[in-house]
Amino acid sequence: MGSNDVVRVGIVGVGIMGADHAERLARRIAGARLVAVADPDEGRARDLAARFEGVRAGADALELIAADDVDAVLLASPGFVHEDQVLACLAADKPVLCEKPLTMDSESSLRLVAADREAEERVGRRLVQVGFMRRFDPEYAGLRTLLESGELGRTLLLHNVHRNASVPNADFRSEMIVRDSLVHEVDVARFLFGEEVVAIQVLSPAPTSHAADGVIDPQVAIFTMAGGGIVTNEVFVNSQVGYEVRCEAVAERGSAVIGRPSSSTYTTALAVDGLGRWGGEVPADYRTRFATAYDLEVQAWVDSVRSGTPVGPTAWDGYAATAVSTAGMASLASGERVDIALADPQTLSHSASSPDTDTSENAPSTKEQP
Ligand SMILES: NC(=O)C1=CN([C@@H]2O[C@H](COP(=O)(O)OP(=O)(O)OC[C@H]3O[C@@H](n4cnc5c(N)ncnc54)[C@H](O)[C@@H]3O)[C@@H](O)[C@H]2O)C=CC1
Ligand SMILES: O=C1[C@@H](O)[C@H](O)[C@@H](O)[C@H](O)[C@H]1O
Repeated sequence: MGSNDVVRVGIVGVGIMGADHAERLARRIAGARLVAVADPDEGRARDLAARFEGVRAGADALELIAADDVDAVLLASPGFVHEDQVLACLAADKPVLCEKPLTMDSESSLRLVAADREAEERVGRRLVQVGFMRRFDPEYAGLRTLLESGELGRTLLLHNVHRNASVPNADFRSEMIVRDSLVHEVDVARFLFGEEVVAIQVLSPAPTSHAADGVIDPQVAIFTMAGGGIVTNEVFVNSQVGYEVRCEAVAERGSAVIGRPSSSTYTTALAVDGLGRWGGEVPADYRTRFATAYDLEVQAWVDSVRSGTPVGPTAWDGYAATAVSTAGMASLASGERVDIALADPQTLSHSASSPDTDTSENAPSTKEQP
């Protein structure tokens, strides 16, 4: 693919995120053309394709991935099918932007790290980018630049809040809060500290009455970073209010917060009860809050496909995050702190050694990220 060629993209999975990515690829991303969508719910795929010109729809993901007129694949299917679909992309030597989580557990994610490495040896570039879009969010990117500048001194703590108004259905069990929601905070912690998470403890406060029966919501997770820093995380997926994602970094000479309503959104309003109210709007969900981040993420991916220089979160980042989620699910069950031992990136075998020796890819591959 030359740097002037238009990237022909296929989307696999056209639920909430697949449809959102289709809109951006078809209307806002330069240098790309959406050519095909696939979903076992073929009617849904057809309805989406009909919104654009020249996009075909099918039910078979593997057929789309193998198609000659598809240069690159955006996977927005559920996490439990990511492993097979990413492997199919790698077998076809096609770049793939895989939505988070990379896979459902650390073993399968590690297999993808190895497969991407083999692909790199074959085609000269890694092919997998993982959809941790917060790295592309201007606020998170700005916070990282501030922390890296050293202006505030060494980073000591992060405090994260992650709330969804509600989750789609009763299938969203307690484990999903760790694997699908908290996984973003895992990536944020690695991104902002530039270190691995070495231990996790997940606490189970009394659940809200709005959670499905037996679901532990909210949850509070505590990460220990390789250098001893601590990250506290509240994840609450039935808050009833809206999408709230905040992060405060505490460093030796100051602190910085992102995700607060800015003063430009300050408004007053007369409410139905006749009383004045103040405040900005709380976004309904991630598609609003992170719209710019998704645009920048997908544009960077398309640019990287054209230039041949990969960017963004790697398969290793996906694996490292999944390893923390896997430990987090064990902690959720036991209430105990669980240590995390990442594989040795040199041999790709599990090692008991601490992953904090950052002389290699073992360190979070965040330094060169946007
Ligand atoms: N980066 C972010 O902020 C977000 C990422 N996600 C991730 O995006 C992915 C999709 O999530 P949603 O769109 O919310 O799910 P969804 O449930 O709305 O849509 C999933 C779609 O995949 C289809 N599907 C099921 N099996 C499939 C298969 N074998 N091959 C292809 N398609 C298949 C379903 O029919 C459905 O249309 C997940 O990995 C999720 O974690 C979801 C929400 C936000
Ligand atoms: O990735 C996401 C969803 O899968 C997850 O379910 C939500 O809790 C997150 O806020 C969203 O960003």
